Amino acid sequence: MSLTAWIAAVRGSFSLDVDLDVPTGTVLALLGPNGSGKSTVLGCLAGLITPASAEITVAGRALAGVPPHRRGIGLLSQDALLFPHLSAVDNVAFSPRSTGAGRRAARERAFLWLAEVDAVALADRRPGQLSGGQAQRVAIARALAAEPDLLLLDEPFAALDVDAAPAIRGLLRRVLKTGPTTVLVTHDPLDALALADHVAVLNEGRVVERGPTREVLSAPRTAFTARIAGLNLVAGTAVAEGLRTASGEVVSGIPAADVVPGEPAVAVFPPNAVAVYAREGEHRGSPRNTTDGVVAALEPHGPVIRLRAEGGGWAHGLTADLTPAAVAELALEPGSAVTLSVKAATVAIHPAAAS
Ligand SMILES: Nc1ncnc2c1ncn2[C@@H]1O[C@H](COP(=O)(O)OP(=O)(O)OP(=O)(O)O)[C@@H](O)[C@H]1O
Repeated sequence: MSLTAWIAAVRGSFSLDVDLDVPTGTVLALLGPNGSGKSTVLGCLAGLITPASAEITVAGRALAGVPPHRRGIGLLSQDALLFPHLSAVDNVAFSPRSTGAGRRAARERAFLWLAEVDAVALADRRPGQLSGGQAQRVAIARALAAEPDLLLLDEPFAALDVDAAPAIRGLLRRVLKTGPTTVLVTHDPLDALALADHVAVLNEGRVVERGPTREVLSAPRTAFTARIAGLNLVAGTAVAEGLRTASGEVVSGIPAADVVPGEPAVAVFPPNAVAVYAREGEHRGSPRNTTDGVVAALEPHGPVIRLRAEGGGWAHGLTADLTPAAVAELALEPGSAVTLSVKAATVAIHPAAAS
């Protein structure tokens, strides 16, 4: 049930050219910013968008010219899109019914899938009587009850509130372990980390980086992927203790096994590993990995405030996560002079992509 696809599509002035290879039973996350072409890829796979040219094979079957309902593809989007006039169990039973199962067998199968998503208690409710998270559970059961060869997930948590999303993410994680070959579209690297074996990063209709999820997100080889992954990335030349930036500062870290001194390298660390001090304030932490900068922006980022710095050295573009209390205590605002510090133990040094 593997997927191999090469898709070329044009939408207005936008052009897409991607190839994907998803081994049987694995999950590929398509990660990219708004407008990078993620939905276009899904639409072409599902048969809802006609590509300019494509070769798509699922489980050895070429899908060119096959109408959407004959593709053996299940689609789960942000909104559950349940039939409003049917109960939850009838919504789920609709899938086996439409592939020829009898009424009774279809209901039995529907109950099995509702049990799988912890939603048996909701069986008799209509979609209007379900919360967003409950509706999404039923929609997952409906998508899986069709026993698709390929499952497409289009930002499945985007419409859920922050309390409901983790439970649905956990549920999908569980069912996808033994589930069908899946392509997950998301702009959130956490979704990819939680669910996907592999990730392909899309930018402007092209795959700019791909590989095993953790490898790509923890060791992004391009600044673009680092930004998508929400990680800090400082480029330089590998030295024994880390790397040396173009302006001569040394960033200490833990080098990966394949780092070669003298070769291009990147230092990667998450925003929550960066400590921020008012410039004249007292320094704590490792004195080696500190750099002076200026606050460029402070933006809410979930429960924390993400600070973006600018400056001459490697402070430029760094992000740091702070609690609102810390921002208040340090009286930070755009333009504040700060010292940023990151412990060497939290900095991973990787070879840089050849470019
Ligand atoms: N019907 C259309 N006609 C013309 N251009 C379109 C059409 N639909 C999408 N596009 C363009 O195609 C490009 C890719 O869009 P697509 O929806 O695939 O991106 P995406 O990565 O899924 O974005 P998002 O994360 O915002 O959903 C965008 O530049 C968009 O403006």
